[in-house]
Amino acid sequence: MNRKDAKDAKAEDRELLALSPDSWPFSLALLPVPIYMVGGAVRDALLGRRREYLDLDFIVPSDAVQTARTIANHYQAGFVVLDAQRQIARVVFKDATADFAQQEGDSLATDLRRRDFTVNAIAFNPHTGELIDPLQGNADLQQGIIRMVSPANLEDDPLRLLRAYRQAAQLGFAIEDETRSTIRQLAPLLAQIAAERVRVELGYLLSSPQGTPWLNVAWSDGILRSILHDDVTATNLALVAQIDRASAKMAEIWPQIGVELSSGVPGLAADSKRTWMAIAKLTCLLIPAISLSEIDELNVSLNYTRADIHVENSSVEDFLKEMKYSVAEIRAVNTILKFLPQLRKAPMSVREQYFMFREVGVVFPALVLVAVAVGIPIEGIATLCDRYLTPSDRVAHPTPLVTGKDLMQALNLPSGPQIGQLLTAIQLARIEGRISTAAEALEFAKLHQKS
Ligand SMILES: Nc1ccn([C@@H]2O[C@H](COP(=O)(O)OP(=O)(O)OP(=O)(O)O)[C@@H](O)[C@H]2O)c(=O)n1
Repeated sequence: MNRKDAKDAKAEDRELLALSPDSWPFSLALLPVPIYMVGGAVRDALLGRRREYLDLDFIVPSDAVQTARTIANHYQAGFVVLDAQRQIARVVFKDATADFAQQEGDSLATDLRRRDFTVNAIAFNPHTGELIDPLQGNADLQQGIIRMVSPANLEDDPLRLLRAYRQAAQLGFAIEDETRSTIRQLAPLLAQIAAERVRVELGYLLSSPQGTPWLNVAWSDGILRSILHDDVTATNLALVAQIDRASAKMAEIWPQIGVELSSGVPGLAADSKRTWMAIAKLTCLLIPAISLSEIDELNVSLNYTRADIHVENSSVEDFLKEMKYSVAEIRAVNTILKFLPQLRKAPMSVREQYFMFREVGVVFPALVLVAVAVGIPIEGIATLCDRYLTPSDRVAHPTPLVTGKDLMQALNLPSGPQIGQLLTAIQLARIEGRISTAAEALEFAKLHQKS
């Protein structure tokens, strides 16, 4: 394939492109000899699996940073040194990245033997087209098996314990028996891993329905206990599974809510895994102190009407902060936990709905999703969903009849908290049908101010 054809290739063809140097956004002639492509791009290309993004990983025996710099300069592409000590640098193209790392140890084989799983330890020589596979990773790939390279490698970087479940979920693979029993034994080591790294892997498991069964396996293997301590129970896991069912149901009834649930939390757009759906699942994983004893058959009849959802927000918030979740994500989880009991207590007055929408804002789809997952019937939230989806609805999307400036002028008031209070009172009077024009609003404000 020549470069032009490659440029025209659709995203579906990306897996093939990874093993076709002609299609890379840089010339093979600029690469040193030897150089090897490794990791996920090789694995996925051999599987014929589509990657969301063309990200290539290379290893070279020496001068990795210099290699990256040369390519970046040549194409005027972005250049970042990711780790000066370990000699790792990234070249950033418009729709692809290429990482260049110094080979670990004194040979390619040594480097591959230091990796996590056999399926990730296959190298591709772009100059010769040869695959180097000393650990028979390709055989495991064809059988759909995640197999550790060695127990010592898992111990060296215990994040790999969690990566096994994430990759099994993503690839639709099984974890080989000996690997799984080693992971179970080493599970406590995960507690040593930096929270951000754990959060990323956990995020993958929370971001799609394929992750849910593996989250359960990780829980029963003691993996989640090392990350989330002892607080997560079988009920939490059952709730996460309920989210998958509830979101499919809701997307059918309200497609727009389905779209919003799959979209990223604002401010974190670059990370496609941090969706509202993932937030809803995270919340379900963390909902504490539900009256478990009252629930007989978790998977069959998850019905919380008899149980009080008693929410201890502070411990959840501490955990989220520890895991370095963003302010927006922490706020979202807190908001869901705050309003869940109110939704259960339905019907809500119009006034309560107004204050709820005002505080919940864009978190609304995740809130109602969790509500349905914990057993609140769809009919119980239908009015709220319809309001949310109707831009002209005054309760969910109030537009001001008058501005603060109007009030200050008409009532001769200074700026201050009183203006905000008057504006809220006007909105409430409007949604309750007591006023409907700007003149009535100002009249109402005058009377309200005196009372
Ligand atoms: N804790 C880790 C992280 C990464 N790797 C190795 O580094 C490669 C690249 O890692 P990364 O980009 O994080 O993941 P990928 O395997 O590429 O998978 P994906 O792109 O699907 O995340 C992996 O394939 C694996 O060989 C490892 O051995 N141990």
